[in-house]
Amino acid sequence: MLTESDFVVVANRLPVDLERLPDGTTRWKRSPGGLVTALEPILRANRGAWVGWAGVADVEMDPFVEDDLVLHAVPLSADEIADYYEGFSNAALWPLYHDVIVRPEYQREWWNVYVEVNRRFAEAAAKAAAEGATVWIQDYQLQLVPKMLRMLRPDLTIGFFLHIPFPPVELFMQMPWRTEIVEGLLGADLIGFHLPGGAQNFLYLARQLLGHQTSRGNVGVRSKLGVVQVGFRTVRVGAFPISIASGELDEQSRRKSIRDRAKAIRKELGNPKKVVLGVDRLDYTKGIDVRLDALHELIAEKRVDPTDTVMVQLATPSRERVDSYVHMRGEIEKMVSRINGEYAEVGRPVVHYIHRPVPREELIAFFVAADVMLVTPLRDGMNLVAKEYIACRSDLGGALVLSEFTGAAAELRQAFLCNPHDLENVKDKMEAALTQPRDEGRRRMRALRRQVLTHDVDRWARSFLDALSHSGAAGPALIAPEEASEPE
Ligand SMILES: O=P(O)(O)OC[C@H]1O[C@H](O[C@H]2O[C@H](CO)[C@@H](O)[C@H](O)[C@H]2O)[C@H](O)[C@@H](O)[C@@H]1O
Ligand SMILES: Cc1cn([C@@H]2O[C@H](COP(=O)(O)OP(=O)(O)O)[C@@H](O)[C@H]2O)c(=O)[nH]c1=O
Repeated sequence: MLTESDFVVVANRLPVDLERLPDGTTRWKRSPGGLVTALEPILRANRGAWVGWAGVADVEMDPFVEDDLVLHAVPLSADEIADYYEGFSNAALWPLYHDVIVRPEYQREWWNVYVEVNRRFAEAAAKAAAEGATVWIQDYQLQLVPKMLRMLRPDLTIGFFLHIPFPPVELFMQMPWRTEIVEGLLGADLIGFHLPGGAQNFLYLARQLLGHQTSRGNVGVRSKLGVVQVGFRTVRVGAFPISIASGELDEQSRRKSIRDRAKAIRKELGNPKKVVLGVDRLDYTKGIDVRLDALHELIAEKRVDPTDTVMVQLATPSRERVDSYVHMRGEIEKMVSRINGEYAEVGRPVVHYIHRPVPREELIAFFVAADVMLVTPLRDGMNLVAKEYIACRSDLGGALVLSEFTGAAAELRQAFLCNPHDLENVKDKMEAALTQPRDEGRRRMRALRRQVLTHDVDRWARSFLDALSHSGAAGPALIAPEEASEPE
């Protein structure tokens, strides 16, 4: 019998997904996405418990230990996956919070199921947590859990972190259940965002939509927390940009086995002069279409030579039953075919496209092998891939083309920053990255590595959890709703 834990992470997904194999057996495999990449090392270090969904329908099991982590699986039926995960989380909240790149759908039935499933997660967390424990709730799928959990267990210290952007106020106001969502989040003692802008948008809503008193002044990065007064409770709001286990990745990428594999990858690609890489979940926010368009035009304009430049796009399948993802996959596969149809030779494609998850070690070898890394999202909460690429370049080689619309761009200023809505700008930055002088590249990469190696995932977790542990202390002066100014 597993005991209750003093530290509990609650996330939509467990760090592992249950896979049902054709012969009827099952096995656990790593879940997709950056949230798991970031949280797994912290939970291991803290010997905590993780509450989440096992990635497939109807998994009911007692808490169990997998690879040293205590896991509590929250069962979801097939209908709940359709309404709560694919529907409300990924066809309403995800597009709304990512600048409405596709139109969000606000279905009442999806909302009802979102509420029910959030309640189930809150109940599971209440069971997993020991008296006085710290519970850290993650992300947009679980925004109602903080309030629900507080009602069940007032003894707990509750943190919430949003891994995706918190939208501008005028977009958030579209949400039919906007009040319930802000109230849900305010159940936490500390609410974390990647960037100060998200925290400020939230403070404005707490003031204007719910009429709470809030603090005055700008929120800082890991500093100058904002405050919302909810009755007798003080809720803190801050910016804590997430990161990666950069030291570990740096060490792994220096291994001979990885270096050898990187060389072998280049050889398998025909030893081109330049290898250009994209690594993403297949998501319309990631701007995979943007980089393919840019490459296509650069080749057509003879600014890139398809006989000596090869692009590899690794694209993990994601949310494959959501319409907008089905549509986008078709579009991207057409673009890849078009480029290859026009410019490939037999046995020498210009774009290599892999639509399946790539294991970690292989991914690291790709990072080491790539001359130019393309990270071109239209909007992205952080983007850990950009940081992973940098951590793997102890040789100071390589160049990063990075969208200004990622959270990572706020920290990685020496990348080739681009505006993914401006194709000419993306093309110019890709060309500049492909042709940068060696010394300039080394200088940029050295500065980028300084940032990534000194701001790792431990620092992220420590800064959030330290702030959470001080959540009882007196905060800055408050501002009444009627005194509120426009959001920044
Ligand atoms: O669980 P899925 O639906 O398969 O999606 C995977 C994860 O995608 C999102 O990741 C975000 O978190 C990263 C770490 O903070 C961040 O770098 C990235 O910008 C975000 O998109 C999502 O937020 C997670 O909940 C999902 O598990
Ligand atoms: C394609 C691919 C990726 N990974 C790993 O997944 C995460 C992705 O995190 P990021 O913050 O960039 O974005 P989302 O969370 O997906 O929105 C990163 O750690 C990648 O290394 C992977 O392990 N295997 C893959 O095939």
